[in-house]
Amino acid sequence: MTAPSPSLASFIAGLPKAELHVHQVGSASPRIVAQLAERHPGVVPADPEALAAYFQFDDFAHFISIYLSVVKLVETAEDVRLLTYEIGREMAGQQIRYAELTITPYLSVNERLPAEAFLEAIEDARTGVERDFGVRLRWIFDIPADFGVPAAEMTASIALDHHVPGLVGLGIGGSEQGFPRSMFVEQFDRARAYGLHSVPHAGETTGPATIWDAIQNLGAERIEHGITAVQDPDLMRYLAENEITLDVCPTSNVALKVVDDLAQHPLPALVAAGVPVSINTDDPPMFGTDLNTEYAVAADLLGLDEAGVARLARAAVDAAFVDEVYRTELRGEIDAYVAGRQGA
Ligand SMILES: O=c1[nH]cnc2c1ncn2[C@@H]1O[C@H](CO)[C@@H](O)[C@H]1O
Repeated sequence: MTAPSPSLASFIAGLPKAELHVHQVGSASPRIVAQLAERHPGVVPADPEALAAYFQFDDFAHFISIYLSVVKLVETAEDVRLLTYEIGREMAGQQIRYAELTITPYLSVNERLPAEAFLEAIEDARTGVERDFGVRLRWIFDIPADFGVPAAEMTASIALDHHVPGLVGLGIGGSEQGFPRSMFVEQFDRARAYGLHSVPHAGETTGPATIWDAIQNLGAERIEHGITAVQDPDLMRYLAENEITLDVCPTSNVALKVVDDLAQHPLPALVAAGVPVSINTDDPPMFGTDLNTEYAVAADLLGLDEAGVARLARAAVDAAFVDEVYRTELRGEIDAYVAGRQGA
């Protein structure tokens, strides 16, 4: 990619942003990993250079195995609290005002860390992050598809049988091949009846059929990734007409080799077809990126100036699962920033 001009880079750095597609454990920065690795030595390299090498992925399956090894660093309620609180600190540094963090309770909750203690830890972090960093966090609980229906049942029960402040949606992560979205229709039916939004991963590692599956069987309101929609003009038209946003993560797609290189990324074709998109990081330290970098990548791919980049930030706010009062407030922050820069 061509590096953004210094003035566009500084515009992006200061722009108030919302992030819609970012995973909790995948957000553990080298600093957080080092802290957790001190508590749980021998699982993941603590040294930043060794960690960067550890985060070089052969393919999607390799990525999932590394992801699951990092999950092992998050064992106690205090680990969960620390990780989540520190993610908020790093988001604040990127001028992220609002984030929907994807959390996989199935991977963390067990006999030693019961659901109640896990939920208490994320709630403690959530309130702390808002108080100390001014970042509003909301949760999407995702079903790790590879673990099948038992994982879906446990995820649904943690989400629906407890009062979970900040929980806005149910998702699906992990593999798509061999795990049709419709496998989880019962859990999504229950979650939607409860009032949760439907926001599964689809069309990252498989084709448009999985995206249709997510829409038709799970009532998907946004799609995580969804980039293979580019292969299906009818689907792109459907996404555009029904305002179903794709929460796209360009660098992730290259790091996991689902796209050959950034120049081949389908983002421009999706945007040209009128598909609504938001720009996100997925698992920022694992892919050596952050949200400002992803905005610069998108600006380069789409040929955007400051006004275009501000439109990307507004698109994320438009697609966020927030009430209209708060949406207006977030839009107002973006507008005020843009106006202030013009006046400068
Ligand atoms: O890009 C991604 N695609 C799918 N799953 C992902 C991605 N990034 C992180 N996870 C996470 O991988 C775990 C595996 O089941 C889940 O926790 C999911 O949230």
